Amino acid sequence: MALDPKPTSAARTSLSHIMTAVDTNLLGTVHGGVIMKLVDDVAGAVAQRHSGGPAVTAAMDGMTFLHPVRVGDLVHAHAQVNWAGKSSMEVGVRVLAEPWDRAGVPPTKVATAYLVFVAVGENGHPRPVPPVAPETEEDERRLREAEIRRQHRLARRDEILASRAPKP
Ligand SMILES: CCCCCCCCCCCCCCCC(=O)SCCNC(=O)CCNC(=O)[C@H](O)C(C)(C)COP(=O)(O)OP(=O)(O)OC[C@H]1O[C@@H](n2cnc3c(N)ncnc32)[C@H](O)[C@@H]1OP(=O)(O)O
Repeated sequence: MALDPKPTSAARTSLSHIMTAVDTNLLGTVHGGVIMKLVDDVAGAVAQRHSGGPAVTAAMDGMTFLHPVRVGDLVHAHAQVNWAGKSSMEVGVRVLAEPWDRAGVPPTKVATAYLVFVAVGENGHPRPVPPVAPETEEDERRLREAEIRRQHRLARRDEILASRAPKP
């Protein structure tokens, strides 16, 4: 039986973290892996909320770092389901940074990412997810663009598998 669509806003959520010295790389800026963990956590929460149960990260692509993040930055990761298929979901994440101790400074967009999560049952196998019901023009645009990324992911995988097939 088909699941009822869920509005984008039902699962949309955010996570925030103040960056400290333990988050830095050898250059003194915040390690990309720290941002990626925040992104995976918030996207995982969104995928679980949308699908109503456990969901695992299947792929993380389009992770773009736009500006360095520094100690003392209050970093916010905002995420929503852009697209949902049979058992997989694309979650889009925007990462913004602002000084932790000063109000009124406009946040800077420091990173963006797209992740594919697959909802799994108790046996670890994929289980069905509800379709996503976009609510705004922005949601509609994200849905269209996620479908394009999905086609490219599948085409890339098929092309790579075909290139491995034994030549006649
Ligand atoms: C101090 C404050 C702390 C705060 C703290 C907060 C925490 C707040 C919550 C945390 C939340 C964390 C969340 C972390 C989540 C993990 O860290 S999970 C750990 C890392 N991931 C894994 O271990 C997954 C390992 N992989 C697998 O188990 C299997 O490959 C999968 C993903 C279940 C897929 O199984 P499969 O049998 O290959 O599935 P298959 O039928 O081929 O495909 C199923 C669907 O997935 C799609 N798919 C599969 N692979 C791919 C791929 N590579 N690319 C695109 N699509 C794919 C297929 O197209 C298909 O789509 P649908 O047409 O069904 O929509």
